[in-house]
Amino acid sequence: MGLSATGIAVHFSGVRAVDDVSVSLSRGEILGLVGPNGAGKTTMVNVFSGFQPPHRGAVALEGAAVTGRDSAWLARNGVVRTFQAVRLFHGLSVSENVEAALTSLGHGRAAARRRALEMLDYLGIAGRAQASGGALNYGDERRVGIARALALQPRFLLLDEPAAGMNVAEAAALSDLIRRIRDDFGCGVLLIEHNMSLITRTCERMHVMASGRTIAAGTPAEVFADPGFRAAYLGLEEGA
Ligand SMILES: Nc1ncnc2c1ncn2[C@@H]1O[C@H](COP(=O)(O)OP(=O)(O)OP(=O)(O)O)[C@@H](O)[C@H]1O
Repeated sequence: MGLSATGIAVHFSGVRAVDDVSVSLSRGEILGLVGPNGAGKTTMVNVFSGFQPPHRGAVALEGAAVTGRDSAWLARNGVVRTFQAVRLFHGLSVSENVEAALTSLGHGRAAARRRALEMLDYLGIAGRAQASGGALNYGDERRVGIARALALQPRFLLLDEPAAGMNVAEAAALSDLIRRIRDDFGCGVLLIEHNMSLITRTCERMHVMASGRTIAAGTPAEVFADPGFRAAYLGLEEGA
């Protein structure tokens, strides 16, 4: 059950972005999706969230086949993702930016406004609700991206490098926030992240990719002990 992808392959004119990868995410767990640049992490999130149909393989949501469903359908059914670049509409207020995520999926304006303010309050940025989407600092902009996703009441929340560009203190606060979101919303969280200390601080399980393939998966302790991971990802010889 949960959200699962089995035997996924995606290629772009000869580049095997993802090659036979299987990943699953349960409600209530935080899974770190890790790997060097170009490993295929964002492509997997695109597949899970309906932004990229897989060329091979299957995606299932709570046991039902959802392969090829589009992003709006998946978002309405609880699979919600954030983007590496938050991309707020600068001509709209912060609150309107969150509301737009809801109204675009068919929610009414009044309910969308209420929900947007609740989420901004949850993330501690209600005071910025009427600010222009273009007037936020980097950290607040990231929080609005998460508010926009949470407003959709995810059962599975896919976060694409939410800590990119953050300093150590901001990243630690984000780690606490992600765990609080998991506890309060009961959702499964998939976290793409390069920073290993943030991964081990935040996640119960890791899935490591390189060059489109899985090279290790398990608890952080299991992965760090895995010879394949150590050789391929850390560049360490076995026994080092
Ligand atoms: N739309 C696309 N068209 C062509 N090639 C693509 C496309 N999207 C991804 N790729 C290629 O597929 C491979 C995997 O990319 P992907 O963005 O999934 O990796 P990633 O692990 O998320 O990397 P990063 O950490 O840099 O974001 C890369 O070689 C990338 O250049």
